[in-house]
Amino acid sequence: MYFFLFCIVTLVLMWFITHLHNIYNHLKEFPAPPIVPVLGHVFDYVDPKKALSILTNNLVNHGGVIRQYIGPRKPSLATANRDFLQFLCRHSKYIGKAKYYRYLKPWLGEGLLTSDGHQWLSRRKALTSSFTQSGVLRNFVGVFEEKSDQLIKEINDLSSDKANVHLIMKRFTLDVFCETAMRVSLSSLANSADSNYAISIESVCEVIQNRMTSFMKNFDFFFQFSSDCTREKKNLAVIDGMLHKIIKAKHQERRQIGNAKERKDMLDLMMEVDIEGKTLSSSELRAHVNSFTFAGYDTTSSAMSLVLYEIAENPSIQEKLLEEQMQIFSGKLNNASVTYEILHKMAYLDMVIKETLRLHTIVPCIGKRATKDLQYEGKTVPAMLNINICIHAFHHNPNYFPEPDKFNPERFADETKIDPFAYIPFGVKPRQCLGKEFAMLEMKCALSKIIRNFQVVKVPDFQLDLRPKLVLFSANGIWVGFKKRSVTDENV
Ligand code: HEM
Repeated sequence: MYFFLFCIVTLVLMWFITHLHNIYNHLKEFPAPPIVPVLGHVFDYVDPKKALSILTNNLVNHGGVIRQYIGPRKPSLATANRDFLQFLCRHSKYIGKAKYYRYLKPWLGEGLLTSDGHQWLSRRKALTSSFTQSGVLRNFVGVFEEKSDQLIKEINDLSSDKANVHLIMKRFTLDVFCETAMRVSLSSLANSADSNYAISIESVCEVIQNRMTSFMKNFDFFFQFSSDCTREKKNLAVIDGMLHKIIKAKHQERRQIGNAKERKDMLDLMMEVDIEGKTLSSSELRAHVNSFTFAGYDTTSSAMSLVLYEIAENPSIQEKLLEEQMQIFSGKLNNASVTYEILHKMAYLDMVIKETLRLHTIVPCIGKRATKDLQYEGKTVPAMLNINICIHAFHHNPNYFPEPDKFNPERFADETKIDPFAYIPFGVKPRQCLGKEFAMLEMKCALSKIIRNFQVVKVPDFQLDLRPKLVLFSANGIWVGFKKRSVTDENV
């Protein structure tokens, strides 16, 4: 018995040592910035304000694919090289998610964002085809508009002439999401007080962020004894409880009226999905709704807030946006309603959003790993090694975007000049964001209304304090001022 155990432990150890040896050997084929013994590149990432620019410089100065050592953690590769990215996309069959996505699993289960292989592929195909059906997004525009009107009212009622718009936008995006995904009226905007659901989502996101940055909580063993683990469990119970009730009610509704509903929400569409002759189970539905919430809530709210910040900083760009709105709505600014077609006419707003997503890359890095050794330009990319695709560094690489720190929407005037392997705010194929079109329409609807109703102005002395987490955030909020446009604007 002991001999048998000894053999198993020895075999596991041998496998582990060979595996690490293989990784370290192959990694040497890639360049690396100067390495401090034992600590590796830890000092590059100590100051979160500088971490992204240091990583970007390292990548640009060393050819775009480098090895990284963060203390005793397993080493990884980082990239901001479009050829290498194209190579990874070509081999997508052998590319899975980086290991740290497991921090999301207690919440997102085997949803789209966290699953891999056949399970991911079959669900992605089914969900993509139901979300790209004509009319689905068109139907959501009504909700975007209704919630944008509430947003305008909230800004109108502000007691101060300036606001941390990120907080307002978070409530707006969550309201939009709950209404479009489940037809649940959270009304966190109107009530201003956050619901338990919203508070729980915020709290779970915080725990996930803490795990990303803490060495000890990185290990499941230590995490389970932490207060964060208790907090996560408590809040997941709230989220699950709410979704459970909604899904049960939906099942009942479908038993009564079948598929005959005119205005379908995301959950209706998910319930109609047919994967190899089966529908999604209740726990799968919860995993997908949670994945959509996580993927769409903080990202869209940060993006919209940063657009407002940039147009406050750049009044001439804001003027041009207003002109476009006046042209589209023939001078009738304040109360005109939008449609799916009208939102597609807002070409300059589209350019401003795209440039904001470049300059302030909302998802700064995504993580992949190869499931087998791959050959790239005579070097081996070892299996099971995390590969950090540093989207921020792609977007700030002067070889792809000259004067990368300048806010210049004109870069997007001719989309054919944009390299699809260098501009990747919504991730890379085949795992590109499923909510891209949804997010663009939602942002355009709200921003168009804000621009038509208010002049967005800079708050003196306010400077963004941007830090990379799963989603880019500003530690001191995102502050802008609002001045109501006079009624005469309608007659300009
Ligand atoms: C400005 C807003 C948004 C940005 C910048 C953004 C960005 C991204 C990025 C970079 C990824 C790839 C993640 C990875 O590979 O690890 C992704 C995936 C995803 N996003 Fe978004 N996203 C946004 C809004 C949304 C919205 C509104 C939704 C849902 C309604 C959504 C749903 C998803 C889903 C389901 C995935 C996983 C796709 C898959 O793995 O098959 N996103 N997003």
